[in-house]
Amino acid sequence: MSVIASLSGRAWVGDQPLFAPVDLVLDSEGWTCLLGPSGVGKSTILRLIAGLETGARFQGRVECHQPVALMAQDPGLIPWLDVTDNVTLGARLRGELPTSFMPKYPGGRRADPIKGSARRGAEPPADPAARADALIAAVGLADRAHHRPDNLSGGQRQRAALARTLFENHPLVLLDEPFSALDARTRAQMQDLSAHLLADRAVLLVTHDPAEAARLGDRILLLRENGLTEWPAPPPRPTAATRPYDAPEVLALQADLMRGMMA
Ligand SMILES: Nc1ncnc2c1ncn2[C@@H]1O[C@H](COP(=O)(O)OP(=O)(O)OP(=O)(O)O)[C@@H](O)[C@H]1O
Repeated sequence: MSVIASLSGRAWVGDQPLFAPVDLVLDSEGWTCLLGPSGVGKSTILRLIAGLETGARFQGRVECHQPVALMAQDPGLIPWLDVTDNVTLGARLRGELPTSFMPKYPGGRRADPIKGSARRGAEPPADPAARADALIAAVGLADRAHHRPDNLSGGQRQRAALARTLFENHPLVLLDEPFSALDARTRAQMQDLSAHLLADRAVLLVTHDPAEAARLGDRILLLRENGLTEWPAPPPRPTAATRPYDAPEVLALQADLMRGMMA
């Protein structure tokens, strides 16, 4: 397995240290969960890897040579576009789909179909429009496909943003609390769907939730003010699936992580 991205360095907000020196290396496959208390710099790390502005001063080195898909904490949906147009926004901007709301980009290229499928066992549709429809259905928004964001609940907006992120066919996917607005049942379903659809990608998932890390993490990292520590390797995860939420070893890992976060 090769390295897809790395970050090494420390950060300050104003004069205040944000995090002590961290060394983070991401492999080209698997889910890395970044757990930690609020305000410790998890989103900052994600934004640094994505090459975006942060409010922090960073001293160090970030390497990332692959296209990145980022789902930020704020779903960031375009308010005047419906769910389908939001999900396919990237494809429209690249000229892979016709658009009525902006000019076609002349240098656009066709997207590769995502590997995996919105429905287990089904072949992924190659056509971007059909692929978007399948993803919107998979996140449970088929009946909201033509609704604008202000007609959606917070959890529905988050699911639309998840579909938009899953629609992009990038090797590295950064997810910042992607399931935080969802009820427990929908959250588990979206975790399952994401594990399935992103099975062959590198994923860095920021979460506050030890149960989520225990279900999804191939590696689990704890970020605290004094730096980053790697949790002992969790039990193997089934291919393209989450660990069962009620398995004794998953519940034990969740409890261990909670103890680690409280320490
Ligand atoms: N744009 C900004 N300008 C100034 N300070 C910022 C900005 N964005 C974040 N910060 C500060 O940087 C610190 C780290 O923020 P960050 O969002 O990375 O933390 P986090 O661990 O992801 O928190 P949470 O779990 O609450 O989302 C916080 O103290 C925050 O107030």
